[in-house]
Amino acid sequence: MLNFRSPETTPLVRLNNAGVRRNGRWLVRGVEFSISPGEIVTLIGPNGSGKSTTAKTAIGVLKADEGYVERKPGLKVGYVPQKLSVDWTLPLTVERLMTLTGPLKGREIEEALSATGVLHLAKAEVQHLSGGEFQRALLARAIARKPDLLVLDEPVQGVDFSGEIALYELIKQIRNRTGCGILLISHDLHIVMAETDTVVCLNGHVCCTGTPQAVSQSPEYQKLFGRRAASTLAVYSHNHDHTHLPDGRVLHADGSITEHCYPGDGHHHDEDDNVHDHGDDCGCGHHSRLHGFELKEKRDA
Ligand SMILES: Nc1ncnc2c1ncn2[C@@H]1O[C@H](COP(=O)(O)OP(=O)(O)OP(=O)(O)O)[C@@H](O)[C@H]1O
Repeated sequence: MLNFRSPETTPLVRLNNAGVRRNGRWLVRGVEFSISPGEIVTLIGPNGSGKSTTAKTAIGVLKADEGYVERKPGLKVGYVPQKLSVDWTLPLTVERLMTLTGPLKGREIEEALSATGVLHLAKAEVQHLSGGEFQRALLARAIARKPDLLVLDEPVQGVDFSGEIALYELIKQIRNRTGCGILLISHDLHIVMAETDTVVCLNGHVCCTGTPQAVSQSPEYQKLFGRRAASTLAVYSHNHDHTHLPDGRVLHADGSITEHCYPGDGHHHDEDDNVHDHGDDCGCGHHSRLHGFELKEKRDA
């Protein structure tokens, strides 16, 4: 595995007291954090707290009206926005989606689709894809040009719980393989992927920042989310001896592929707290596990 985040690593992006103002209102203000190669930074915060605005400012889609943003010279960014402006009434294949915003060689398209497990859908119509397949196609598009920094705005939207785990696993693999930095916007206030190095909790400003564990225990986080913070800031953990392929089949540790996983398969075998039943999608009624950081009970006073 690559040696991520050595102390001398120069950040890919650093926001210094950055603020964005529109129509006389500060959308975000005083935002400070950086992303280094191989680092995963997750932005969390309530709706309208400025997560997308911050991500766009980080990559230069929006300009900071206050403070400044430093970027590594020649920084290549792969961006999966929260919303895509595509006319869904027009036919659009996955292959074509890949080249909408710029040319790619056939080999590059193939490599990217294969890396995200949707090569078999290259000729499929985008509007017929499932939520998980669509997110994988968008991810393929973002990694095709081999970015230094991958920015994923709610990459698990429209994806069921087992699909979320698979997508987070894929994001981790991309980071491990390429060493790119990742800025992730979490759709869920209380769940971040296990490999997150730094959580930045926004509420128009940086409410608190640090490791998932530090943020979950911070009084600011608990104050911001009140009663809901009394539950947990959970971290995805993934332990398994088989992999669910995008086409629904199951790849086992011995290399065999079956239609369903076996009842005794061990990818959800821990009997921890915070066990979430994610249904019977894979045919064996197994469980996925969220590894929770316990927060002290804190009711709204
Ligand atoms: N171009 C703009 N002009 C004016 N206001 C804007 C603009 N873009 C965003 N906003 C406002 O800025 C605030 C932050 O929006 P942003 O999309 O960054 O929040 P978010 O945390 O990503 O929200 P969500 O979780 O709902 O996606 C919101 O109140 C939004 O209405």
